[in-house]
Amino acid sequence: MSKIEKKKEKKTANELTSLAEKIRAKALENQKKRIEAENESDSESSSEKDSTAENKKSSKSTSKSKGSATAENDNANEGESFESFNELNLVPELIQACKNLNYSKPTPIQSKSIPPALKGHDIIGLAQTGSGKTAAFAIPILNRLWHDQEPYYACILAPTRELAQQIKEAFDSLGSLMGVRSTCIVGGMNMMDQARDLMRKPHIIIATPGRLMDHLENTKGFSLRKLKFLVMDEADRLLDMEFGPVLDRILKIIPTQERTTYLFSATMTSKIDKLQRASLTNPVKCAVSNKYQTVDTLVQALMVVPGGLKNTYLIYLLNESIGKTMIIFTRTKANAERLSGLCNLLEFSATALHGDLNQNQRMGALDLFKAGKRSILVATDVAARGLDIPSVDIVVNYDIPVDSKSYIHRVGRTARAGRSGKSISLVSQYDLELILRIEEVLGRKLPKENVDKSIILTLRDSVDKANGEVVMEMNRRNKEKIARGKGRRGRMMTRENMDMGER
Ligand SMILES: Nc1ncnc2c1ncn2[C@@H]1O[C@H](COP(=O)(O)OP(=O)(O)OP(=O)(O)O)[C@@H](O)[C@H]1O
Repeated sequence: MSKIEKKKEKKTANELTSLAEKIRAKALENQKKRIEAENESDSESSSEKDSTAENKKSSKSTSKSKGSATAENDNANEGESFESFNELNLVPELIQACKNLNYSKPTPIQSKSIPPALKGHDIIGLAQTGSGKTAAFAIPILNRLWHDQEPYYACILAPTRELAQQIKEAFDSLGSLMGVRSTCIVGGMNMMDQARDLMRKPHIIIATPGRLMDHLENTKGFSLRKLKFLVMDEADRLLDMEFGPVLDRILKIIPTQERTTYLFSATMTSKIDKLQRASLTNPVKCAVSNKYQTVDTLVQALMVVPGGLKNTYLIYLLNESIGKTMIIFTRTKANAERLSGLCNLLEFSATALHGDLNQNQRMGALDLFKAGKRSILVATDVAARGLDIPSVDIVVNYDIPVDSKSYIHRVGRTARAGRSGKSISLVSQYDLELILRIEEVLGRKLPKENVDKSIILTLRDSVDKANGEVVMEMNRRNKEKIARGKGRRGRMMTRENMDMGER
């Protein structure tokens, strides 16, 4: 290398270092401002919380008498936790179903929340990803259902269609010896078929909010006036802005009196106004983790990626992880589609899951991955919450999530139910602020993964070339679609298929 070239390279390296320092300093400054702002709003909301909780206590005690535990009373059920499903007065069919599922003892959230739930309390359940929250709310509902078998007994709301389907499967297996009828009501599926299922008077309805509202408004003979249980799984997501309006409409037409409500999630909002939306009555808060906790069996790391090399780093990572099962998260549907194409072109078997696919394609992709016919699932946040696929070894954040909660849920797709797992986040210079924010909520720095740069450099050209081919192919297909006039219709169909706020 000539002296001039060397000098030039040194200058560029220096420029990059000082640029990185500037970016980091800016990120730290922004972070400081944000923490100050958050502290201010926290103290505001906690005083709001105190007064609102007080109001609520007095108004609810006149409308309903269900015990004296409140959301403030975090450990109301302390001392009541149990060690074995046999200790509870559960119906034998349910105990047997737990045995059949190899649930030898309750998980901590089950141990903490099932006793107060069996006593009839509303519950706010907070526990890490993969810790058995589904059974924590399903067991008390099924136990009660055994004693008064009525149609439209419980409704479970979930933010995504795939999660709703998975919850249905959990109810079906836990209720397998009890003759429980359940149905899944989600967007993207035939309304008439669903209306027919609803007319069969199922006990348990598992639904995404938008499609449930459609049926409440349009399906003759279907109402939730006698509903006994309402569950919001991934409650903080359901209570956020996107789902808020449709949820309010649903809540307006289902009973508050005599209804038990459970909110469960691995991350929870502490904003009282949001929780009030769910109109809980003196809920018992069962928390076995803090608001943003990941599990100990999860190893989390970062891979610092220089500009323009993200695809190459990803392929390097796939090369290093051959034989492992992986979910790669992207921020956009186009990125999910492109990366899935890139992986396949380079002979890593992948499939994509995102909201631009129709429901059959989405189910097909998930089935391929679950059955081990594809070792990589490239997904948007549609797959971030709730999905329970025990075989996932590694979660990769190709794009860093903008929301720290989303990070917690994404990495929670691995290391479930006591298993080990790993997450790797690809961090470019533009992601520094996001990653600082995530480290802040996790309460620790994430270690950097060692990489062999010489291998990465040898991969670069072929990865870039393959990526160019995939992009060209995607463009060609898009043009073809538009030429055939399917683009507009396709987009309209996708919109029709989507429920409000649903991913
Ligand atoms: N008592 C138990 N013993 C053993 N395994 C259990 C028990 N309860 C649940 N599981 C299993 O643990 C896994 C994770 O459970 P689940 O999907 O309910 O987690 P989760 O807490 O809802 O996670 P997420 O926050 O990601 O939605 C499931 O495969 C489930 O069958």
